[in-house]
Amino acid sequence: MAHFDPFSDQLVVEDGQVDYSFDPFTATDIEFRDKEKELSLMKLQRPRVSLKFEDLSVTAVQKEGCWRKQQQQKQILKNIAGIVYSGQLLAIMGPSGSGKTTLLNLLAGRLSASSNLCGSGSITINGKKRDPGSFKKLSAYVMQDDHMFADLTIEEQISISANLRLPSSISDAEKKRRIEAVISELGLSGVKKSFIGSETKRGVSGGERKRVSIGTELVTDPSLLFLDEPTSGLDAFNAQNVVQTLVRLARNGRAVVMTVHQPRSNIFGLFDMLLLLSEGQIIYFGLAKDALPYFSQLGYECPEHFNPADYFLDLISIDLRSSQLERNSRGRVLYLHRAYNETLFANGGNMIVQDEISPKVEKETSQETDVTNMNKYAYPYWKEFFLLCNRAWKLLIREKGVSLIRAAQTMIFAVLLGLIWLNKGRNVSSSNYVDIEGILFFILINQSFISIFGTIFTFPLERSIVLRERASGMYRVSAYYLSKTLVEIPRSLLFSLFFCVVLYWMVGLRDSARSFFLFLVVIFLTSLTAEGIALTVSAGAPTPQIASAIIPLFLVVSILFGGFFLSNAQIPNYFVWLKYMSFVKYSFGALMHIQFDDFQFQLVDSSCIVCDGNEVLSVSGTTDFSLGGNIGVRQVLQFGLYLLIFLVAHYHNDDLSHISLCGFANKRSKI
Ligand SMILES: Nc1ncnc2c1ncn2[C@@H]1O[C@H](COP(=O)(O)OP(=O)(O)OP(=O)(O)O)[C@@H](O)[C@H]1O
Repeated sequence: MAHFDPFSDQLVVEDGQVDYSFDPFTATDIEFRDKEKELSLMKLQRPRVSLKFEDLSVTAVQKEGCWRKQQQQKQILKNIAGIVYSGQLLAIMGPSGSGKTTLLNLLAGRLSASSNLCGSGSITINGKKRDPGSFKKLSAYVMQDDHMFADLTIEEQISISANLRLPSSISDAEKKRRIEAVISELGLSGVKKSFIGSETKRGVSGGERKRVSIGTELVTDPSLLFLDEPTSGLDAFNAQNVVQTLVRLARNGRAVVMTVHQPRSNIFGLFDMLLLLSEGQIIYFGLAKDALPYFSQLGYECPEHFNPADYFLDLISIDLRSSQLERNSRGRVLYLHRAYNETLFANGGNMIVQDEISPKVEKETSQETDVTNMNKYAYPYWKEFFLLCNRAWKLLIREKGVSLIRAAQTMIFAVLLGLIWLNKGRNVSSSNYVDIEGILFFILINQSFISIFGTIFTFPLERSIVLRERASGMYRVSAYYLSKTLVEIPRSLLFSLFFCVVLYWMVGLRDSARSFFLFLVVIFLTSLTAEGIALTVSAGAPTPQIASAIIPLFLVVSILFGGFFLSNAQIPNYFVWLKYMSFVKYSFGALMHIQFDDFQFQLVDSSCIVCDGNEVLSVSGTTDFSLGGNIGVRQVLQFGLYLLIFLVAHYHNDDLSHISLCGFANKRSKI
C-alpha cells in the first residue's frame, strides 16, 4: 500500500520506490495543504523537541593594553529567554553586532571554545538539561559559509554525509532512498550530478549551494536545525526559496532556528516566531505575526506598505551619526526593552500565545523523548576510514589542475638542477666531491619546500571543511588524517619518481640500481615528512596565517642543523639536540651513505687529503649513523610526527575548534 514517508514528505509506492511526482516547488497551495494534512496524520519518527532557553547571558573578556594585562568585560547577551517547538521556524533578527550569531551558537551548543566568552543561563530540551553528546546527534547546524569540496557533486556530498552519519542499522538501500529523498525535498534533483564548485570554480548557484549545505545536515533527520544567516549572499528569489524550504522542514516536525539580518517582507511573512535583539537585549519574542500589533500598541505604527522587518530594524538600531541621534535611539531601545519586560510580567512571564501552526506536534513534544542514549559515531573505525579514503581518492583524481602543476613543477626543478650539475657525478674526484654533497643537500631542501608549500596552500580550505564535519560528529579525526595521508602516498611517490629518474641520471649519481632505488626511497620519505610537518602545524595552529609563519621555522631549523651548513664542531653544545631532531640530517646522512659508501674516485691525485668515498663521509661528519641507521631513525621521527598529527588534531579539533561543542557550557556555566 502506498504511504507517505515521514522523513522526506514523499509518497512511497508499493515496491518501496519513492514517488517524486509531488514537486513542492510547483505544487499549488491547495495541493500543498492537502499533503501537509496527510503528513500530520502520520506517526512521525524523529523525536519531537522543544528547546527552551532562560536567562541566557554571555560576557566577553577582552585583554587590553601593551601586555594584555588589563581585562575588560563586554556583555554580549543579557537575560535572553524564549522557546521553540517542533513545527516552528524561529527567526532571530537584529542589527549587525546585536548578538544574533552568539545566541544561535549558544543555543546550538557551539561557541568558540578557544574564545574568551563566559556564559550563564539554562537551556533545556523537552524540559531536561541537554546532554552535549546526544544533542549533537539530535541537532544540525548550517554555517553561514558553505564549506564543501568544490570537486564533489551534490549527490556525492549528501551521500558521504549520509553514509558517515546514519546508523549502521539502516540498510544501504534505505540510505540511498533517504539521500534521494533529501535531494528531492530540497529541489535539487535536476542538478544532483553537478559539481558544487567554489569561488574560483564554476559550480551550482548560490541558492543551490545553500540547499546542499542544508541537505548535508538534513540526512540525519535532525529534530532541531540551526542556521546562521542562511539567506546572506543570495538574491531575492533564492533567499525566499531557501526560507520556504526551511518552513517545509519545520512543518515536517522539526524546530528550525535561524538568524537573519534584514529579510524582505515576503520572507518575514514566512516566520512563525520572532526574536528581536538589540545590543544583546531582547526587544521582542513571540509570534512573528503579532509583532506589528505589539509595536503599534507601544506607539510605533508601521507605515502601510512598509516592510515590517525594515521598520523593526530601524526602531531597534543605534544611530551613530550624531550624539543626539545616538542618545535618542539608545533611549528608544531601552524603552522597548523595558516595555517587553513589563508585557512579559503582565502575561505572567509567558509571551508565547500557543501557536495554531502545529498543535499536534506540540502535543507530541510534551511527551518526553529520551534523547540521551545515542552513539557518538555511526560506524566502526575501519568503515569510517574506508569511506574517507574513498572520498579523498575521488578528490585527488579530480584535482587535475593541482596534480598537473605539481608534475610540471617537479619536472622543471629536476631538469633545472640536472642542467646545473650535469654529469658532475660521473667524474667525482678529491677536488669536486663537495659539489656532490651540495647537490644532495639542495635536492632535500627543494623536495621539502615543494611538499610543505603544497600542503600549506591547499590544506586551510580543507581544514575549514574538516572542522565543520568534525563539529557535526561525522568521523574521528584520526580516521581523516590517516585516510588523507594514505591516499596522498601514490601521488607523492609518483612525483618523487619523476624527479629522481630525470635528476639522478642527468647528474650521473652512483651508477647502480640499488643506489637509485635507495635514493628514491629517501627522497620520497623526505617529502612525506615535510608534508607531515605542514599538516601537523596547520591542524594545530589557530589560523592558516599562524601556520604559515610557524612552518618555515621548523624547516629552516631542520635545514640549518641538517649537516651541510654547520659541521658537528660548529654546533654549540646547547643546540646539539636540534641536530638530532632535524629530519634533514638523517635524509642527508642516508643520501651521503648511498653515494659514498665504499665509493672509489675516478681521479685520485697524489696529494689528496680526501681520497675516497669513506673519507668523504668522515670529513662531512655523517658517520654517526650508518645508511640503515639514518633511514631507521628518520622513520622513528616520521612515526613520532604521525602520532603528533593525531594528538594535535584530536585535542585541538575536538576541544579548541572554532565550532566545537561549547567548552564553557560544561565547565563554567550551568547551560
Ligand atoms: N569572542 C568575542 N570577544 C569579544 N567580542 C565578541 C566576541 N564574539 C562576539 N563579540 C562581539 O559581540 C557582539 C555580537 O556579536 P555577534 O557576532 O553575535 O553579532 P551579530 O548580531 O551576529 O552580528 P552580524 O549580523 O554582524 O554577524 C559584537 O559586537 C561582537 O564584536
